[in-house]
Amino acid sequence: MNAITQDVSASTHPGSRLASLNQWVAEVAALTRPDRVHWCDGSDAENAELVRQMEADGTMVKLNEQTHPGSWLHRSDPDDVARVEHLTFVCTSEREDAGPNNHWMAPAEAHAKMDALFDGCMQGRTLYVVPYCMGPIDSPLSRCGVEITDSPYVVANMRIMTRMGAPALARIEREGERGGAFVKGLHSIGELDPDRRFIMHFPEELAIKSYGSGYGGNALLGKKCHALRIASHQARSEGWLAEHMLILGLQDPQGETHYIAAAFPSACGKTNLAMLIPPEGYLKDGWKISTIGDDICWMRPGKDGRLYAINPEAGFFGVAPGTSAKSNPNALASIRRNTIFTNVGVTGDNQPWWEGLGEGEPAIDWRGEPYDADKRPAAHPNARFTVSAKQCPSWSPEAENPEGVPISAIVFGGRRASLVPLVFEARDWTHGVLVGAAMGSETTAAATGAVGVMRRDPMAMKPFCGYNFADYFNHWLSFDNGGNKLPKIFHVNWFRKGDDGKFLWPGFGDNLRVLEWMIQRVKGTVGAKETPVGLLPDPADLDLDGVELDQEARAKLFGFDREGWQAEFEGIGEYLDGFGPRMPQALKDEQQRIAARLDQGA
Ligand SMILES: Nc1nc2c(ncn2[C@@H]2O[C@H](COP(=O)(O)OP(=O)(O)OP(=O)(O)O)[C@@H](O)[C@H]2O)c(=O)[nH]1
Ligand SMILES: O=C([O-])CC(=O)C(=O)O
Ligand SMILES: [Mn+2]
Repeated sequence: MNAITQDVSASTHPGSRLASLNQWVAEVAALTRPDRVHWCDGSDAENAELVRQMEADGTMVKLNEQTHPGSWLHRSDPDDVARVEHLTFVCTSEREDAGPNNHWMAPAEAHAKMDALFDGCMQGRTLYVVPYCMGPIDSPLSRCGVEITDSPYVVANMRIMTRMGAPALARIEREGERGGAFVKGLHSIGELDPDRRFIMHFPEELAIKSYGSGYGGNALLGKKCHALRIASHQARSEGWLAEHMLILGLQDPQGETHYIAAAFPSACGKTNLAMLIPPEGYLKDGWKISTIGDDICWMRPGKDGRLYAINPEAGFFGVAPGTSAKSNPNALASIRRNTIFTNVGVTGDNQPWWEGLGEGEPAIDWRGEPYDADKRPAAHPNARFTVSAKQCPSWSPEAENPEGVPISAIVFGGRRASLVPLVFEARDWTHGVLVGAAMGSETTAAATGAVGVMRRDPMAMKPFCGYNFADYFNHWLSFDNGGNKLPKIFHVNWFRKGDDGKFLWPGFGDNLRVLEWMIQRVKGTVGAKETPVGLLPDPADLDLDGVELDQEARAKLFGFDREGWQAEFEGIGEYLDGFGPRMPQALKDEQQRIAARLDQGA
């Protein structure tokens, strides 16, 4: 005990004004027994020192300074490359409150299990105290947390992904002195043993305990753990929404900006849509996209009844493979400097490389071995870049607006090779909530497990909702209270395939054509075709100038396949029933109304 007390008092920072924070750090230090405690201030000097240490011990490898100044490669443990949904738990006192959509463990049992893992786990290591703010530091919509971690890689990433350090600590102290709470996140990489790995959430205590992984959403606790699982739970009781959505601003040729929030599952196109560069003709006409966020959106009704959204993050943790000068030039421009790359390959002259980059040749793969196309791809399919949002050419100053931006349209979308058309519109809010609740998507490499399996992923929140989906849908429905001026809701599918297995829609920049149609619908300047599943565009109302679509593509992208939808709605009905009596009747009624219309041929 003595040695620990000394170690804590020998920390490089006097600690905090906030007794509750000091006490928690002391308790964690007593349990984990680190050699040193370091309170992060987020300064450049601190970061430089961390990076120096990581370079010395091989945690980070310097990349080509000429082509990629200030950039680093981190190779994670080969068994630690994605979120682990099967090891992620929501620990509410009542099992039903976590719902069938989450793995559940009783809080006392989970704490005991985790504390046994954390016991002495930081011996020989430094314990970093990382205060952070999710959202603009002066925004009433923002929320703060402190992550304790023994991973300098996590510290360096949190510094990019959040407002981390002294200003966040000052806000935590200010709020704490008035009785406000912050989210307590405890993280250790442990032994990186997949059999000793758990990501536990205690939403009722605003606490997270994560052990045994150093990767992305498992370890950067501000991101999925806090900003989605804990925040969604908190948002329910406080009357707002924490969503897995990008936020973009779409400026039309008249100079008006419309804000759109879109929920697509992991690795299904949020970052790409958020940074879209308009196709040639649109550019000439003066269309412009600005980026507010690429992954997470917190929104709440403003005084005027519209939904106002902030991006709680300050950086991008983006999928590298497939990112090219052609598919996403803004992302590529963003990651030319000051970027941390995780699990990419490198070229002979030490530049980062991944499949789909479209230039250069890989020499070394993500595991650090000579590249061999027969053995494995150069980059892991879930290889990522971490970069400050400020480096993105399309970054919007509105991302710093403490009031947030007003949302005109909410878009849901999944990866669906068949059935689902390019775009359709929900008739009203309740139908829109059903469209979100019924979302399906083929799984991707962002989580461990099989890829390409169709699963229900309501609102792209399957892995991230911190409470029972039935209660979540009810919470969504509650926004339609007569007073709010709610956005229109749409559904898109960029991933429809033809009989040859190829994508039918060009996607990327051309997705703007679909966004334009949405804005016209919001303004009421264009009609749509009524079907049981929603309002479909007349293809003539989309600007398809320069897009080559053959007969099959047109039929599948804009068509309505009654029989296919009948089967789909049967599946949706079964899915909703799986939640039992908590499922809101209004949603079941909506599902049944549509199913009946499909059967009647109406
Ligand atoms: N065919 C097609 N592929 C796309 C499109 N947009 C994105 N992709 C591909 O989908 C993959 C993931 O895209 P991202 O934009 O990184 O996905 P994300 O939703 O931000 O992913 P997370 O960061 O995991 O939440 C990349 O390989 C992209 O190249 C599109 O419009 N069409
Ligand atoms: O959380 C992560 O590791 C990355 C991410 O954005 C996602 O999977 O949706
Ligand atoms: Mn994501």
